[in-house]
Amino acid sequence: MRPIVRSSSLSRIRWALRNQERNSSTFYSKSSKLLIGVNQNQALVNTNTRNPALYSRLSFLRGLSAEAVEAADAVRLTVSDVNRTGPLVEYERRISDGELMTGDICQLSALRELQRLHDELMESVDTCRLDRYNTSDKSSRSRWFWSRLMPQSSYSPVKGLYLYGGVGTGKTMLMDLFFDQLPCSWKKQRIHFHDFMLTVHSRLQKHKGLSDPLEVVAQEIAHDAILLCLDEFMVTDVADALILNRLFGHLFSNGIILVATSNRNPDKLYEGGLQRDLFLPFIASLKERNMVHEIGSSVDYRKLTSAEQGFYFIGKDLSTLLKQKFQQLIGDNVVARTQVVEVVMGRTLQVSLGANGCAYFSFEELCDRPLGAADYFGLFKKFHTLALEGVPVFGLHNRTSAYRFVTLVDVMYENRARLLCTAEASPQELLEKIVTISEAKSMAPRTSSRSRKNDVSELCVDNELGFAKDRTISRLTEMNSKEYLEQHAITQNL
Ligand SMILES: Nc1ncnc2c1ncn2[C@@H]1O[C@H](COP(=O)(O)OP(=O)(O)OP(=O)(O)O)[C@@H](O)[C@H]1O
Repeated sequence: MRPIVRSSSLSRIRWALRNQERNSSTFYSKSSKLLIGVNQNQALVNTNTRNPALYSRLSFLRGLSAEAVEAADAVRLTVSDVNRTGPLVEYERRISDGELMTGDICQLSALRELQRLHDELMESVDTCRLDRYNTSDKSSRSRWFWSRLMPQSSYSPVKGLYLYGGVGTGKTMLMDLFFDQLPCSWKKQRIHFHDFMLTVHSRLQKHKGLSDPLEVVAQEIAHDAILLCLDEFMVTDVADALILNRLFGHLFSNGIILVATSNRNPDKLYEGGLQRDLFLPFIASLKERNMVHEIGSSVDYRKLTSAEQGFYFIGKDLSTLLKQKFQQLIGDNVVARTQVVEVVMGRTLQVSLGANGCAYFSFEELCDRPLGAADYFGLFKKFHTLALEGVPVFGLHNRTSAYRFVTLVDVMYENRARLLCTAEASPQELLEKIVTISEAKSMAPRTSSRSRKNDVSELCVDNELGFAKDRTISRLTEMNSKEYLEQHAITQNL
């Protein structure tokens, strides 16, 4: 292979490769540093440059480890390597632009799964009926062939991905990155699982009286989105548990491809829930239609962002302080008033103090009454900031409020809303007494009989809450971080 033009960037290699296609004899130079040569649609890249950014870039493009790239004298790149698009390349770009930290190996292996799915989807746009505007003969012909091949249903030939693992490990960030890299013209939707189920229930209501309303709802969903990205898949509600199998049966048979993130291994979904035996077939079909990948990392990236405890006030009787902060936020001369927020299915929620996108609630008003995710979603469609007074320590006596608080934090985080609150203790201490069954078992023998009696009587042993605990603590921490709060210009008022 002959030497080629001096080049110091990957875009130069891309340019050289493309032009070489047109005129194979054009490029060569004796002073090459990065590019050793281009020949027959391949570029040979010099890796003796001691350039870590280059190693990282090449490792992404070729799917090699950075060490393997560093150890080699040169790496061969093809036109398709340098033209590669998708989550891997975008992730690497964000790292080199300083938007992301260099992720751990587990993030990378999850990304490879997402890249694989990206590439498969790109190749199967027509068969999967992904492009909203593609009504060409070619696509209708391939649809016709496809329907001849599979006359009973139109299951997608591409399997989805169920990505699960610990809190703050970057699952949502990775899924969003994947989602954003796919064309806007595709039938794709990215939605929080809570929000998705609320839409399903409200559509079911609309089609009440039909022989199989779930089938119609599934068709409606598939009409809008073939690729369905669901963030934070979790099942805590018996009403959801009982319809999921039939709902997803219809969704999958309408060609829907699922990408989901979750804290739970699919086998542990709805663990200990009422009538779980009726839920088990759903787990089987989830595993059949999706690749399951565990992001086996324990790095909580939320904890790596710099924390600033500016809006989380610990102590009792801090109501005056919180009201002052709230007044500062809405503006000194503004009077907060009662407002009514519309929730789904004709329901409303009363906000006793609200102004300029900020709402004030006591903990009892918001988490000690029969409210749920729908009410919270309605609230944060209208308000970007919540001042919440008096969050208590949770235990057996207020388990239901704990469930609502966990949901509230999830919905706030999903809506990037801001929280000012007064609480009895730090996020960690608030949820300390909530444990999973296995945590409770491992605690018992270590405690002395006297202290065990005290501790155990206060412990709230609840698997769903126990698993949600880490997520809530991690999110409350991030919601108080400088980075999170800086998203809100209004924060500067405080
Ligand atoms: N490599 C990274 N560099 C910088 N920030 C990151 C990186 N990975 C994740 N983060 C940030 O860490 C925070 C937590 O990430 P994310 O919400 O994606 O985690 P998660 O696994 O979905 O958490 P949970 O299970 O609680 O929903 C986000 O603010 C995200 O932008």
